[in-house]
Order: sequence, then structure tokens, then C-alpha cells
Amino acid sequence: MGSSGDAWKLKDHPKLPKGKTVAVIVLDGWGEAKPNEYNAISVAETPVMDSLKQGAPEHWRLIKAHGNAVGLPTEDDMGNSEVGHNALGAGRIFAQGAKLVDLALASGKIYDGEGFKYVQECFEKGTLHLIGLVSDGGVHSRLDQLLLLLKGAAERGAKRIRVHALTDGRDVLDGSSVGFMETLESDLAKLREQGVDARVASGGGRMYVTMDRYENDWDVVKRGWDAQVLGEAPHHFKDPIEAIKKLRQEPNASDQYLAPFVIVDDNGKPVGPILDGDAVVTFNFRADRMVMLAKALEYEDFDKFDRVRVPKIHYAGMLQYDGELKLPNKYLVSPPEIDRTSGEYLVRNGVRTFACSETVKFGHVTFFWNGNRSGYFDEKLEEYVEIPSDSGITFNVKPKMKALEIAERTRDAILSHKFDQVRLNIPNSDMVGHTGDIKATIEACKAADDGVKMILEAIEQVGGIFLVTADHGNAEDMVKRNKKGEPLLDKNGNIQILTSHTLEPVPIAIGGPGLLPGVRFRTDLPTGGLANVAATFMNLHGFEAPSDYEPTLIEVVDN
Ligand SMILES: O=C(O)[C@H](O)COP(=O)(O)O
Ligand SMILES: [Mn+2]
Ligand SMILES: [Mn+2]
Repeated sequence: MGSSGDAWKLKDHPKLPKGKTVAVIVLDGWGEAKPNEYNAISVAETPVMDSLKQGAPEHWRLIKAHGNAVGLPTEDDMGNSEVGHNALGAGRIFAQGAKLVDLALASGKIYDGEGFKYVQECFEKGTLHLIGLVSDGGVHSRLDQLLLLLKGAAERGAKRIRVHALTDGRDVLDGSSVGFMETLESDLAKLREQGVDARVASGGGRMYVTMDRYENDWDVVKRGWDAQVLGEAPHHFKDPIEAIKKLRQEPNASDQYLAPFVIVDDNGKPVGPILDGDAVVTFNFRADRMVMLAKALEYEDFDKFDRVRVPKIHYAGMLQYDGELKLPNKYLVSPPEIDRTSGEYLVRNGVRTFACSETVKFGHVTFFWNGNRSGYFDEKLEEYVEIPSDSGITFNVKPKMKALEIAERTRDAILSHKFDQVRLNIPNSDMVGHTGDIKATIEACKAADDGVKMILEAIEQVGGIFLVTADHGNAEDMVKRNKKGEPLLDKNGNIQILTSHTLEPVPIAIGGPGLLPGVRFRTDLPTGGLANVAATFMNLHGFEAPSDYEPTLIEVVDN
């Protein structure tokens, strides 16, 4: 699409008027499932969301939020915030990082690109370090991709390899880190048999070590830096499997929050600090939780923490994590090119836009929504508000999070009449759902519902329209189930808590005094998904969506 104004011009909708304030509300991790005791949403008091459901099928329906509907490799892939908000904002389905990396590994093209060649330059004299999340969650990374990359790098000359492993327990079951580490260790042993000096060098739980996002808590990245780069951590082990098993026995330990450790040799010396002349690859494909580390590894000017020693390395990301910042500069696989997002179209058609969430989800309704692009399209027409999140706590301690503050700021934005679209993410059901604390998640869902109430009331006051949906499931199922759908028990007879997202569909509801009486959900799109939402709210703004967008979910019938 060219840069001329005309190319961006959206056609008027034949029946729907312009000028209504439209609130687009995303409840993070709010899926739809049968009511039962492990469905925190059904147990929680959620009168507002319950009343919206009564508008089915005209004003409430379910849409797909996982697998192919959001550009993931298979129908067994649960949805996540990145792909969910990308689809919501872009109105089309793009092959996502997980899939692009699969393809590049399968074809071998990953090794032909500039990124791999750059790291390969260090193989002769230096060490190749691989830093990332070791699990099969498929949200940020995948262990099978790491194993292929290890093999491929060894075949292409890497003689000394060190893996800096982050344990998961958030996109996969808590405790599964031991099994993933065993699989990794067995592949590293095979490489050692072939004469490659390949080992795990450090580790730690993803939420405590390295994988913070949106600059909520730089200490998390610093803990990782100390272990990975400096070779310093409070715990020293000779064997990574033993490290995980031992550290999991500490009080309140979990895979997500495992303490940082380094692996040492017989003399107690760390086996893999990152040194001048080494190569580093961060093997997560998803951006949000890698950007901070990428900045620490790449930026000369950096004041977020004292790096102590900044090694001269050749660094590449699995993908480029931020296209606008060109971060990192070198990468192994090109990211999806998510262009012509709804946010950009609407702004270029004069729609004044407000976006808001708290820090932990702020980039979801800005960066992910806008196709992994940071910043404004037009500062004069947009305002993005970040409410600072609490840091250094697990959110089951404060399940209300900042739902109220997000709702208040958004309410004020609506009542100010300064905006045509207000969009927001209410994080509670997701962030608290990930802790696996069912009681706290029930409170979290109530808080999210209270937030929706406040926004719907403001929309009522200004005669506007609301659209409420979610990016993927989480809180509606908090237990691991067998194929028959029955809760699974662990060896002690306790239920296995599910901290991850789910494969469930999510609700979408529309309403408000500004919605014309003839507007209703179409019945001919039973498999509609998140990518159909952008055309829907473009219509609610009085525009037709671009012709290559996934079709709108609504129609207007004459009453
Ligand atoms: O990064 C996380 O917190 C989880 O892996 C996925 O959650 P999100 O996709 O909802 O952010
Ligand atoms: Mn999410
Ligand atoms: Mn989540």
C-alpha cells in the first residue's frame, strides 16, 4: 500500500453512522467453558459479563482464539496475548513466530540468513550461547526448535555451546521443568559424544530471571545477566537436573520463580559466562519478554542496571523483536510483517484513539495491537496510558491488580469526549490465572467484571457503543484434564493445577445506546475468530473494513 492519503481512506459503511464513541475492551485470559468448580469465571460473581451473555446470539457469541485462527502451527496450540492481540488489531491472520521458525528450520533457510552467518563467525574461536525458555509451551519458544538449532549449529561448526535455560511452569505444568531439562541434557550428551563441548551453563525461573516485560522490573533481567554473562548466581551446581530438583525443594519454589543458578566445574568455576568473542542467540520467538534482555545485550548506552562487564559479542535474536527499534539488529528468522493494522487505518481516517492498560499488559493494546510496532501513528490523534503495575509480587497476592485504575482512566477518556475509540486490556483473569491460585483467580475475575461495569456505564452516558472480548482462555479452566475432560490427579492424589492458557473460545459482546437496533451478529460465520473483530469495530466506527480483512461479525437488518 502506498503512502498517499487515498490509499488509507476507508469507505463509509452503507448503514452505520460515524461519530459514536466505541469502547473495545479486552479481558485477558477470559475464555468460555462449562461451569464447574475449576472454572474461576463461572464461580466468580460476574454480573456484567453474565448479563451480556443473555444477549446471545444477536449480541453475544463465541469466537476462536487458538491454533490456526491466530496463525499458530496447529490446532493443539493454545492462544496467547501476542498472537491474540496481533489478530485483534490487524484483522487478518499472519503466520506467527512459532510457525515461521518451524518453516525456517525445516527448510534449512535459518542457516542461510545473515543472522546465522553473523553468529557463525564466532564458532571458530568463541562459544555459542543460547538463552531462552526451555519448554514445549509454544508461546515464547519451543524445546524441539532449540534441539534442532543446537544440532544445526554443531553441524555448521559450533564447537563449544552453552545453554542458559529458563524454566517455565506458566505455559506448561509446574514441575515439568525437570523433564524438559532431562530431554535437553540427553541431546547435549549426544553432541558431546560427537566431540562438541555442549552444556547447560545457567538457569532460573522465567518470571524471576530474565523474562520481565515492558520494563516492569529490571531486577529480573539483572539476575539473568549476572548468571548468564557474569557467571554469578546465589546457587552453584554441577548438574542442571540436580539444580532444578534441589531448588524446587526450597519454600514456595516453583518453575516460574526458580532461583538463579550457575553450573560450575570440579574447581567451582562457572562453565559458561559470556565472554568477548562469543556468539549469543536468544531463542525465544516471542518479543515482549525478550526485548529487555536484547537491549542489555545490544545497546551501548544502557543505564537500567550496572552490567559490570559488557562482552563484545555477535548477538542475534531468533526473530527481530521490535521492528521499529530494529532490535536486535541481527536475527535468524524474519518476523511476520504485520502491516496496515486497524489502529493505523482508523487514525489515518481521523479516529481519535485512546489505549490503556497497566504495565504488564500495556504493550498488548499498543505494541502487539499495532503489529509489533512501538509508538504512535499520529501523536495528535492518539493517547496511550500506562498504569504502573506492582512489581516484585505474584499477582495472587493482589488479584484486583490495577483493574479499577485502568477502568477509571478509560472512563475519564470516554467522558472527556476527546476520543472516538478507547481500547483497553484488563489483565486480571490472565495474570492471576497464571499463578494457579484458584481462590485468587475468582477474585480477579470479579475485579475484571467491575472494571467492565464502569466502562459500560460511561458508554451509556455518552450514547456510545461497546465491544467486549478476550484474547484467549485461561481462568475458565484451572485444572489439567484427561482426554475425557476429567481432572487429573498427581501421584499424591491432588489435582494438577493448570497455570497456562487453554484452547477454549472467547466471548464477544456488543451493545450500548449508540448501537443501531438492527445490528446483530451474523449467523453465517460460525468459525469466526479474533481476526474478525477488527472489521467489526471498524463498522461500529461507521467504516467498511479493507477488502482483505477477515469479514465482519455483524450485519445490519432493517427493523
Ligand atoms: O508471558 C506470559 O505471561 C505467558 O507466557 C503468556 O501470557 P500472555 O500471552 O497472556 O501474555
Ligand atoms: Mn493474554
Ligand atoms: Mn497469559
